[in-house]
Amino acid sequence: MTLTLTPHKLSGSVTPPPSKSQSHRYLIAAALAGAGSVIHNLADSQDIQATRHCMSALLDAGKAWWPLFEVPKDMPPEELKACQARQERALQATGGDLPLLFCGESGSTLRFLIPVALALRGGARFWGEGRLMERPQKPYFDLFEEKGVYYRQRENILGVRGVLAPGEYRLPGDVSSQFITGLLYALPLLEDDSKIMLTTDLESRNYVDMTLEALAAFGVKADWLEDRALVVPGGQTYRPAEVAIEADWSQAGFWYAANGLGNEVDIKNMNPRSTQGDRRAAAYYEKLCQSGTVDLDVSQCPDLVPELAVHAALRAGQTTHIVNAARLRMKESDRLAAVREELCKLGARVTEGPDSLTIQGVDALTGGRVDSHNDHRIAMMLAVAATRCSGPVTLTGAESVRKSYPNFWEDYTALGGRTAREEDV
Ligand SMILES: O=C(O)C1=C[C@@H](OP(=O)(O)O)[C@@H](O)[C@H](O)C1
Ligand SMILES: C=C(OP(=O)(O)O)C(=O)O
Repeated sequence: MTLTLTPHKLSGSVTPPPSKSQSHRYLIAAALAGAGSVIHNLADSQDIQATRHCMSALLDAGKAWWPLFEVPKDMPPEELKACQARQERALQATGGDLPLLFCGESGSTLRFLIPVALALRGGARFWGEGRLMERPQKPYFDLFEEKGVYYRQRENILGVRGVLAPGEYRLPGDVSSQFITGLLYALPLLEDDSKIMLTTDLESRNYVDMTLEALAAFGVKADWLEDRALVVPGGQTYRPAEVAIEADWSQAGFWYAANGLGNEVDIKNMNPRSTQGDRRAAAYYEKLCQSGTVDLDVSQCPDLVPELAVHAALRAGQTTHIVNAARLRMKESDRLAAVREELCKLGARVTEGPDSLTIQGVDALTGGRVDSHNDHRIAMMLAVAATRCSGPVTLTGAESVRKSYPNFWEDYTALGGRTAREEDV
């Protein structure tokens, strides 16, 4: 979908959608607990739908899902046939008898459920779209080599098969915290105790703490032993619980950024004491509202980068360094490159380092044609930028917001944002 955004000030109030990270976590725990849980305010984004689908396919083999091959409309028939044959071969080669789980583009779904599928069903095949299957899985693959778990990736399908045995799991903490979360869900189901040992410092630590909080809510124990070690007692059962999901701090960050650009958005229903690491959005916003050079360490809150960058882009005459951001290259897009490329198209001054961005604030942005890189957070960043551009912004790939904030465009227009589909212009 292509939208033309006509610059206009935003004002009014908004409640950001339910937290994506909490929704994944409570949904998985509730499914593992069997009937009887109540989850208030569950998100309904594409990523959460993927986790819902995967859990029901894992727990109820009768609900098998078969993929629809999405192909360009104008693909010649021979090419279409060859493409379908390749997918069929990949489906067989990755374990024809294993449950097939559709993860869409959700890294959380895939990485949380790989160990869960091993523990529950001795394995599964995971179907990914977009960039998902190019995102790193090495920490799992290294563990699987060591522990004799079989894995194979063909095309966009990853098959894993084997026994997840209790014991010591050693993995790096600086690739993605999602591997640790996945193990934390599965290891309590094994007959004996396990330990997770981190071989590097942990980035995105709050996400692991959110996992521990979710496990505790469903009666499952796991805890830090020391800075780089977690203990996970075996032989546990998930118990039904009633939980409520908070508003999402990562998404609230876009509205904070909008305010930094002179809009007047009243952001409602945020929990300032949340375990969501992205509650840093409020403190980082304060820092960016002061003058002088600002350094922002995003090792614990990678998802905030696009919104911090757009706010920084308009700190006229001031410099902002966004540092410790290497893992941003492994998200739905290479987010460091995408932020630089798209903001620069609108007249921002952004340079890229291997794990950082340096932004020299300007006093105005121009309009222009920009692209989301099929990345929800880049689309939302550009929508915020458009409120302060001197001319219209035409955004391709605007539908990518469905991954985490399906009502984003409704909220944006309710606040006074002006959008028109390109064909309507
Ligand atoms: O556990 C989670 O819910 C998430 C962890 C983070 O990933 P990394 O640990 O890979 O940084 C974050 O970027 C992602 O959007 C959600
Ligand atoms: C990277 C993200 O999510 P995931 O890793 O779950 O795909 C995100 O929401 O920005």
